[in-house]
Amino acid sequence: MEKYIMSLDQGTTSSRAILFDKRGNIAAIAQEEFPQYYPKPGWVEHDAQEIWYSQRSVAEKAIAAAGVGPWQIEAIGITNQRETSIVWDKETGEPVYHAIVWQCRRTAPVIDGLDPEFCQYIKDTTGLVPDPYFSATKIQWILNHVEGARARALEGKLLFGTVDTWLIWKLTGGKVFVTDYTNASRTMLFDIHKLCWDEKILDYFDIPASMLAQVKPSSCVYGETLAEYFGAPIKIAGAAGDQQAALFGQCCFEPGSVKNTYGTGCFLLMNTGKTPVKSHHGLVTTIGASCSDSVEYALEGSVFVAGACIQWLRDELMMIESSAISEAVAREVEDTGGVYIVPAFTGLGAPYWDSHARGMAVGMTRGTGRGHFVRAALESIAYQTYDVLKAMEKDTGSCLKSLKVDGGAAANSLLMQFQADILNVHVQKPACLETTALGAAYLAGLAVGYWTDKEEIKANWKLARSFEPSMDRDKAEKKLKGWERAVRCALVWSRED
Ligand SMILES: Nc1ncnc2c1ncn2[C@@H]1O[C@H](COP(=O)(O)OP(=O)(O)O)[C@@H](O)[C@H]1O
Ligand SMILES: O=P(O)(O)OC[C@H](O)CO
Repeated sequence: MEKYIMSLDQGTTSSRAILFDKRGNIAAIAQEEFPQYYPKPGWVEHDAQEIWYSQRSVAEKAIAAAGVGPWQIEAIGITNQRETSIVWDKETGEPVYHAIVWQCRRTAPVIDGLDPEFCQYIKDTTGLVPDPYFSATKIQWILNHVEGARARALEGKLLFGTVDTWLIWKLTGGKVFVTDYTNASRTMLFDIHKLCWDEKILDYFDIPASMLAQVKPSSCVYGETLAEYFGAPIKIAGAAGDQQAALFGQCCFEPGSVKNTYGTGCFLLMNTGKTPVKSHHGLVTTIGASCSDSVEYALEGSVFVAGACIQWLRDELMMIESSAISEAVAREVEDTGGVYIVPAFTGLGAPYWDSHARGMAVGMTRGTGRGHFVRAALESIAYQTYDVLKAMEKDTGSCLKSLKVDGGAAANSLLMQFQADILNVHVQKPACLETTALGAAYLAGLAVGYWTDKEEIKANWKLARSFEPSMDRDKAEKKLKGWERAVRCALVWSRED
């Protein structure tokens, strides 16, 4: 009887469950979008219970779609949107506030007020650039603004978790309170060198250590699901932040290997092995997923808005009916006609780190139409990737020849071709674009012996299509100059407010 690994991929806009077989093929998949809440400009929230219900529901649907029994699922691997912060009551299991999402900018004033010496301490200890993006100031905000929360936290009655911790806690009926190294490294509270929560940072943000989960490797058995959920207990044996899971799922096991994931945001990660590489060009140092007890590190360029810009065209501007149609609409025109969109809807992440920057569209003329606008939105994704990739090359002294890609927007061939042209590298798209979920499956499967080692996993990676650079370099450079000017506009706009 064939056995499977089930991945629970809890993303920013949807929850997914996927059953993988030994060859890394998808046996069944279920996906549900869930509501996004924008209570004020720049604020983004989720309902943690809606996250849980949607995740549980897709897991049940995927198992049913595969027509398998729970005993055929050897283990569950969890991967999640990172940094998003949930605080809940230990006794009742009720969240005390909505989950504050990684994109949320509400704590920008706290970050603006940090003194430079402490900022340096945060960088040295956590590897991160102080920013509202990370969990620390989100937890502090909840404790400061929810009535009674600080007192209850001090009495040890509240727990904090990123989404992995929340889901594992729910799946085990409140028995297991853990996170993994990759997720811990995104909180801005974790010492990535000593591998422990940092007391000085906790004190500064006034966060009681009793709220924090035990930190474990990404590949190990954390516990079992309650039997009532899937008909029998299933081991939970892998957990990793979605970007680190994608790096693992792309088999970027060797130092120097790089992937870029095009989802809501865009995240370029390079495996740097046992060495944490410090960035001097606006990237962050983070912990990578590994299947041993000792950690590996990665260098990351985090772009906040990528596919989300295409969703914005769909949902807010109603310019396109679906994200997928963006490719056909962009192909209606030869180029953007000089239009640039800088989708700084939630500020700009790497390498600019400006929480106050806001979206900008420039270069429009009376002849600008839908095709130009959609094309400019797609191109903005490739330009943002160019910015972080150049920063990575400067930090590591490397010159990238090829780039492995994945994520929802990697399905867009116009975007992938433009990416190859702008970067002047080979863009390699694997057969399985669900690399994030696959990475979590690999981590769980390795922990329970479903796969024996990384070599076995590597054999599963298959190239679907390679995009070769074909644009004249002068033309590409000219386009890049335009992008630089457009970004300058977005930055100046915020500074003059
Ligand atoms: N063909 C496409 N062209 C451009 N963008 C796309 C396409 N398909 C999906 N997207 C974008 O990709 C994102 C979804 O990708 P996904 O990897 O599921 O993201 P996440 O895990 O962040 O929820 C959405 O923002 C969507 O707009
Ligand atoms: O949900 P995604 O795939 O856009 O990923 C979000 C990132 O984890 C944020 O750091």
